Amino acid sequence: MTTVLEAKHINKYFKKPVMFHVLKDINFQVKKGEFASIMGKSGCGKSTLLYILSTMDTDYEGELYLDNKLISGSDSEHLSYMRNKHIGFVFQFHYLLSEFTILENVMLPAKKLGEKSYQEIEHDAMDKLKMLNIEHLAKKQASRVSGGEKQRVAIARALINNPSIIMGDEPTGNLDSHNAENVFNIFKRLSEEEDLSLLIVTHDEDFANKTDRIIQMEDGKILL
Ligand SMILES: Nc1ncnc2c1ncn2[C@@H]1O[C@H](COP(=O)(O)OP(=O)(O)OP(=O)(O)O)[C@@H](O)[C@H]1O
Repeated sequence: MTTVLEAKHINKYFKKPVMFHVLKDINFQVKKGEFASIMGKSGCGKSTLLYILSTMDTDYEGELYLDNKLISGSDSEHLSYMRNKHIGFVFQFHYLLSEFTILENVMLPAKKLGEKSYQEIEHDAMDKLKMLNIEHLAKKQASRVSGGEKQRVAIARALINNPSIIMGDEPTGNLDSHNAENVFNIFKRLSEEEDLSLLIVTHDEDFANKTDRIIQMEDGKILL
């Protein structure tokens, strides 16, 4: 099975206010099409780890591979390109631009990548909205759709560049149980039908129990 993401001997220290060894020799892989969740008590290092895996934090020791390419140690321009092209993000808060339409919001990461024409990007964005059954929202202003719909738009935006992996930091944290289940079902479908990998930090045990694998963290370590 192809490996999409691999962390090797990741160690992270916060140096202030006092030296703190926050991540302790983290090793794991995410395979193509795998739907994995990360769980652990508050403060165990989940968000710190996700920041590193998503290439937003570069101040750590160890090696990180994305699609079998070593990306730790790359310059910020290359990391920004790799992040935009290969990783989709879904956060607890949707971070949509409220003055823009839903369609414009979904198009943004592809415009930033700059590899396709406006028409192609618009077409791709409509495809993603259709995939998530929200194409009727395309022309609506982002401020005028519901919380559950906003999170589905955020997923469409995360998919626009056809990433290898979706990373989520509590993507259902702000949703009621119905909308949380909706998001879970979308992720499950993406993993099963599109062979997309997903790595989702969650406090929701019901959500995690339904994923292919739970990566349990404790005190900066992964429990085996
Ligand atoms: N910039 C920082 N400087 C120093 N310590 C930090 C910094 N950011 C986080 N920490 C500490 O590192 C530890 C891990 O934090 P992290 O946010 O990764 O935990 P978490 O598992 O995601 O928690 P939660 O479930 O509450 O979001 C915590 O003890 C936190 O206080």
